[in-house]
Formats: sequence, C-alpha cells, structure tokens
Amino acid sequence: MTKQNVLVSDEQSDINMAITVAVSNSSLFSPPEQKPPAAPGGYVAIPRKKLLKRTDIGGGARITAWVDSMRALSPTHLKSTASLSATQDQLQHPSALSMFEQIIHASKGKQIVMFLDYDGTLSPIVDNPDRAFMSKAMRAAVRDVARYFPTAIVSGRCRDKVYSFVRLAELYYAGSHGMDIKGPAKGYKKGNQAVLFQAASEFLPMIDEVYKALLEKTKSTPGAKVENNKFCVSVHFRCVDEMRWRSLAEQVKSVLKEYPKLRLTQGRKVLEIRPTIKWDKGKAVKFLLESLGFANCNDVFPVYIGDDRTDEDAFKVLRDRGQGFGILVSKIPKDTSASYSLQEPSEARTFASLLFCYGLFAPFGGVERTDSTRAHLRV
Ligand SMILES: O=P(O)(O)OC[C@H]1O[C@H](O[C@H]2O[C@H](CO)[C@@H](O)[C@H](O)[C@H]2O)[C@H](O)[C@@H](O)[C@@H]1O
Repeated sequence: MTKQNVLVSDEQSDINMAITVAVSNSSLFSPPEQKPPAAPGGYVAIPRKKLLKRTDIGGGARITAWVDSMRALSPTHLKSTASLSATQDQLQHPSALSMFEQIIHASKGKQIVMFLDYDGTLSPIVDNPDRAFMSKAMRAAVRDVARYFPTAIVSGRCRDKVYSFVRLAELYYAGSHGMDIKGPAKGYKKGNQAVLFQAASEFLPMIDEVYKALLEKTKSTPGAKVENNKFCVSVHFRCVDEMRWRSLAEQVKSVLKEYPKLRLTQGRKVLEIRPTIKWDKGKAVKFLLESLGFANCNDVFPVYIGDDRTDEDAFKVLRDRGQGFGILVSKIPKDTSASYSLQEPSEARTFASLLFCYGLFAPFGGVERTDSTRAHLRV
C-alpha cells in the first residue's frame, strides 16, 4: 500500500504546522565538526553524521501560513471536508478492528512486538497535559498484551512522566520521542544497564536552559503551557486563544534563535523543541527491535499504534522494512504511512484486548511461539 495523501486534517495541521516548522531552506546551523562529547556509562552518544542540519525555524510568512491553516480548520470546515473523503480513507486505511483476522493471519509464525504511543492513543486528548490519565481498563488491556508480546510505549513525553501515567514495569519505555529508552525492570538488559539508550544526554543542560527561557518568554500569554520533557520541550497552544497563536509562535521562535542546535517539530496543538540529531520515534523502534534480537530477522511482526505526526516516522520504518504495520488513531482522514486505522483510544484498547485473546488462545490454535517469545515469556 502506498502512502496516501488523503486530506489536510484538523490535528494534522494542528500545527501543520507550520511553522511548518522549519522550513525555509536558509540554514542557520551547520553541525560542528567535532564529535559530540562522550556520553556517560550506559548512554550512547550520537555520531556527528546523525546531527541534522537545522533549517530556519520559520519566518513571518511561515507563521502566518500556520496560523491561517489553523483558523481554516474550524469545526464546521473540518466536518464537511472530513466527511467528503472519509470513504476513500476508509478504503485506504481500513479499520484495524474489522481487519483483525487478516492482520493475525499475516503475523502467523512471526513474533508480534507492540509499540504504543501515549497521548491520543492510550489516553484521550485533554486540555491539561498533566491530567492525561489512561483508564484502568486501558492499563489492564496493555498489561494483558504485554503478557504475550514484548510491548513498548513510545512517547514525546519525558520517560518518567509517561511511566507515571502507565505504571507497568514490564514494558519498554521510549520517552522524549525515543531519545531516552529503558527496558523492563526484569526483562532484557544490555550489559546489565538499566538505561538502554539515551540519544542526546549532552543536550540536557541546553534543554533545561531553553525550558526556563520559554517559561519566561511565554508567561504573558494566557493559556500557554511549557512542558519539560527532559530531552525536549513542548509549548502547548491548546488553551491559548487563537488570536494569540501567532504571537506565541513568535515568542517561541525568538527564543529558539539563540539555540542553533535545537529544532522545532509539530504535534497536536503543540510545538516541540528538540536537539538537531537524527533521532526520532522510527529510530527508537529500530533500536528496540534490534535490542530484542530482531535486527536482521524476517520472523518479526511489529505493530505500531499512534495518532500524531511524530508517529509517522515509526509508521514509515515499518513500511520500509516491509514488516508488520502502523495503525493510525484518528477519526478523520490524514496523510499517513500507516496501513490501518482506529478511531480513538477506546478502539486501541479493543485492539489490544483482541490481541491478548489471540495470545491467550494461540497455543491451542497451533500458532508456534518463536524463541524470542519464549524468552520474553520465560516459558
Ligand atoms: O508522543 P505522545 O505520547 O503522543 O506525546 C506527544 C505530546 O503529547 C502531549 O501533548 C498532547 O496531549 C495533551 C494531553 O492530552 C494535549 O493537551 C496536547 O494538546 C497534545 O499535544 C504532551 O503533553 C506533549 O509534551 C507531547 O509532546
């Protein structure tokens, strides 16, 4: 299935941002020639070639374009455009629930590995990011799935924060868009190190500094919220009056001008500031698959469920590997590299429950477990 450009959607543009982000080709930053500082024990430093060239974080025109696209996405406008192409999208990205049997058939003889985004996938989108709790039922469904299949949470959030929401020690956690990865308390450990991977530890002081600068700069904007995600920072637009989006974006831009080693990406009504390294959720998925022993295997079937633009990097990795598939959580059509869709977090829970049932009954249904599954389950 090829990538379908279905339509510009609400949250997609959520910050479709615009500032699209980055954008114009004038480069403000060329990576330094020297190697990044050696990382402390247990961490892996990113080679220089993995540093991204940062492009301009967006001139006035870009910001205007972004704000305009946000305004165009009024609920009324969205409703009509979304329904127009919904049928086409349903054809291109059928429901992962109605296709469950086919999905399981495709996974036969392979090790399913589950990757789950957090916000908008396991928890509904809410105004206050500190209160984006997942339901007990969702936690139970994720716990059940992890009994049979290695499971990782891959989030833009700080790893500790997302762990405090999920609270399941048996999972892998990739926080800060995959820049901070930790394995299960009792599971696979590389060289007995609790932290499997930190991609950008040398950026920690800078991130902390920019977080404080953004707090100060945006404090005059009612509703603006700055969230420290350890290796990245989020500036939330969700509770800011639309009339102030432009000035908030300008504030972010003015702070970022002082930090050429940081770049902007976009999420759902949020601008995310992160290091200019070539690391994203897709790279985190690759890393985790390798850590689980599936570097060059054909018998692995990764399933990634996510709702956001940043999840597209992971969808693309699966598509490029020709292994498993991505599932986009969205009520409306979007431009995506995912193969299937789910409407909302409650459907993600149903999918997880179905997978659990499959795991539970598979031994009796003649599906053979791979060695990796046995290792994971300790059977
Ligand atoms: O990768 P994710 O786990 O999806 O994290 C991406 C961002 O999620 C959070 O923001 C989003 O959810 C909030 C709570 O529902 C919502 O208020 C906000 O508008 C959304 O963008 C999180 O707060 C961010 O830091 C993450 O970058």
